[in-house]
Amino acid sequence: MSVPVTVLCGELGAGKTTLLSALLESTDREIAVLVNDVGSVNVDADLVEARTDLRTGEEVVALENGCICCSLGGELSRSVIQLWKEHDFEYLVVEASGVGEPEPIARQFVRGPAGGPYDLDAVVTVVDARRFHDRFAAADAVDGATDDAAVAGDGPPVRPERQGPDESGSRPLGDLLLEQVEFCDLLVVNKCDLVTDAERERVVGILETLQPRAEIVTTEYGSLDPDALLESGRFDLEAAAESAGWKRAIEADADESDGSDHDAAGHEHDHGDGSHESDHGDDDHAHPPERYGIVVDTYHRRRPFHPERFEALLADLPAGLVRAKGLCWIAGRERQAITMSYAGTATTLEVTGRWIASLSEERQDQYREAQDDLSWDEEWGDRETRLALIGRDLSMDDLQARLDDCLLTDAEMDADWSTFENSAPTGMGESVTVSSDE
Ligand SMILES: Nc1nc2c(ncn2[C@@H]2O[C@H](COP(=O)(O)OP(=O)(O)OP(=O)(O)O)[C@@H](O)[C@H]2O)c(=O)[nH]1
Repeated sequence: MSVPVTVLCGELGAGKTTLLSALLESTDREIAVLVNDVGSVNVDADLVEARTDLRTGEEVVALENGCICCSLGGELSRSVIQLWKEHDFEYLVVEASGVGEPEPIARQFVRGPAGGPYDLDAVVTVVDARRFHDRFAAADAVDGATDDAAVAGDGPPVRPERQGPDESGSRPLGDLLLEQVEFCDLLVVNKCDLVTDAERERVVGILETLQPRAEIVTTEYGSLDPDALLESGRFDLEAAAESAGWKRAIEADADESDGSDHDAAGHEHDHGDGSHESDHGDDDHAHPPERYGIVVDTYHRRRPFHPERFEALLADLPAGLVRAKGLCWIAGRERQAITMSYAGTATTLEVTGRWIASLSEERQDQYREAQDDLSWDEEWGDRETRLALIGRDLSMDDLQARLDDCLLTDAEMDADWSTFENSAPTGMGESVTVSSDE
């Protein structure tokens, strides 16, 4: 019988080890732990060991050589398979490094060699309530406004600070943190002793929007009923991969517009009151919990951004924006489909594919036949910008208008786009980060 596994993620210092120690103390079950710490000193393994009867080298295994996701194919699978062969235990918990992406780890247990002896039960992300609030929910903290009188607070323009491309491939921490939130089954909001009730509720509200599928629990010092963490049977790879709030918003928008209702500039929405008005009628999770002033919107245009104006906007995004993600079309990058990802303080632009319209006619036909719902413009093909925007106490109208100001004007549409100053990435996988952090 395969051994159930829980993967524990969360940013550095969120409280993963504390949660794990509390779990080991509160259950009689034989749990093996795989700890991955950043750097060579496995403080976490020592700590877990000190709190339990398990000994490092036996049931507590420490991956010493860096990050789990960097050594996925090899060390992680080898370690867990060896563990399974040599020891008798009922359950495995993998504490992932604070800088790891959960999806590749989860895939190892579903599709990789570790999928044989193991059965992935849940991916749990621990969130530091205090830090999450300050980073994503405290747009109002700037001017000391009270909980309910939040102000979006457009700060002074900040010069773009580019951080990439980065040889190590590392991305802004906020981006990784939100990926951990967006790909999980259970969100543990820890350190609730460090936030007020109103702040905690706000954090939960934003998390619900970012990740509508996950269950959310709030804790102090990781104190949680072991049953909430073990054998919940929650994990579903496909559902987890599709569950992010931004993905749902984009899909709902694509279903709604279905390529038919935009003009040349693609203005297909009326955002009269700044909210996303939709008549989907189902339990479409793109809709935010209204009580926290959270708004979810989409931005869809079939006209490219001017690279310099777009970059200037990225360096000066409104404080109330929590998350933005999706594909964008930047003039001068006619082949590159560029994914924009904003998480709290910085935006990464990464080439994640090619526009089908930049391929040979023959290949275009093949792709179009295979994807009959692909929205296609006679002149520009599939090139378009389609972003999900998630914010709090934010005027989506203003943001949409500012994005529109970045689109090429009619005169610029006729200009030579290669003459524009352009720092957008060019090669597949290459990325550029623009910081709006002071
Ligand atoms: N105030 C407060 N502190 C906490 C809480 N949970 C954990 N801590 C403290 O936060 C610090 C970090 O906790 P860890 O459990 O080591 O965090 P971690 O996520 O394992 O950290 P990394 O291994 O660095 O990724 C420790 O000093 C804990 O004692 C909590 O609920 N409230």
